Amino acid sequence: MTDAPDAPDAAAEIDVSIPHLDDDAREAAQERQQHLTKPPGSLGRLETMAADIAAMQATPQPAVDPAVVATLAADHGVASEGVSAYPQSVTGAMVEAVDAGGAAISALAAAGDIETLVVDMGIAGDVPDGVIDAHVADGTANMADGPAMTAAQARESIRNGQRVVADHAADAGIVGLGEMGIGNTTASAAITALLTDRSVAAVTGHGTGIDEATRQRKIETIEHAIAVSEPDPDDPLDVLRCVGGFEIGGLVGVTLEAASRRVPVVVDGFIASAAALLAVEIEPRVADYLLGSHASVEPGHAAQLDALGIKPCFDYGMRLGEGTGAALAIGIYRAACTAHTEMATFEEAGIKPE
Ligand SMILES: Cc1cc2ncn([C@H]3O[C@H](COP(=O)(O)O)[C@@H](O)[C@H]3O)c2cc1C
Ligand SMILES: O=C(O)c1cccnc1
Repeated sequence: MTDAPDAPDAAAEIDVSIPHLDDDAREAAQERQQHLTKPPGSLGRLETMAADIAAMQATPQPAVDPAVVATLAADHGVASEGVSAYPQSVTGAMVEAVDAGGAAISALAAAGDIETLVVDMGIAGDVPDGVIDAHVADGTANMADGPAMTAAQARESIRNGQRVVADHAADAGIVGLGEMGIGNTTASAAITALLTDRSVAAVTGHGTGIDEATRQRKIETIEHAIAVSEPDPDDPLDVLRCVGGFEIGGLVGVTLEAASRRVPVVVDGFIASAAALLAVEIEPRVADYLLGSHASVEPGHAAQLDALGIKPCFDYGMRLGEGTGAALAIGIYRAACTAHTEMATFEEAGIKPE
């Protein structure tokens, strides 16, 4: 296959095969739940979560451990348009903080007994030794001037993300999507507008905390970028090429590879959800392996979750990223699986329910 730099041929070019959900495992899990020492259905969504994960993992005994959150980082050329409250240099600095164990995701993952992977997908600058190298380039080009990356880089970012799972999370019970990249809510809003058919204004929020005038400039920047590169909304690789980011492409790859291995994927906030939208465009069956985490403050998140067909587990007013919502949600999914597998049945407890 040739690598035509400006005409990506979408889904067919990414090598992925997603297994069907295992309906027998789901039914076995649901049957077990009828016998556990509680009124049927009384654990509410925890019961559905356990049965869903059973179908994904093809076992009536679902389990999330070892649990992993992968935080993929990259720089964005569009940061030079002043669309974030922080300078581009914060991406690399925060990666050092994650590597040193001092970031929010480090603390929440430690609290939740979750392994973290920190991945360089395209940081402009020095990267600490402990960071996994999946570097595509030193940040994307400024999407306001033309495509953010080449078609070859779009594919490379996805493949590198697939490799992160194959090489570092092959035995994971669950994977959470995390990211770091100043300017990446701009890329994500552009992707979301294109893939959910919403206006740019409707899905563009305050990101790291920009004021309303800056948000207006962010909207204009995205509209201009879309007008300049004219991404084909029906071609996810073209959308990634024109307005995406290397960590977003990497998260597409993580999602595809995890789903292909029957590993449930916990989608985090606005950026992770933009990546999930692209992954589902590439291979719709991937949607079967997605699990919700929190409801982000970003206004476009609800439209993303709607398009993905997943529900948030909680709404704590979070708007950070890094995989922080996914880390908290993994605790809930773990609890759902543990209740499912560890609770006694009425028979075992010697209780006669009738
Ligand atoms: C210190 C700091 C830590 C972060 N951790 C995640 N983000 C989040 O904010 C950025 C996206 O917002 P925007 O598009 O407005 O730049 C991403 O790095 C995202 O992961 C952070 C941002 C900052 C400043
Ligand atoms: O929803 C998110 O994940 C988010 C929102 C703002 C900034 N960074 C991430």
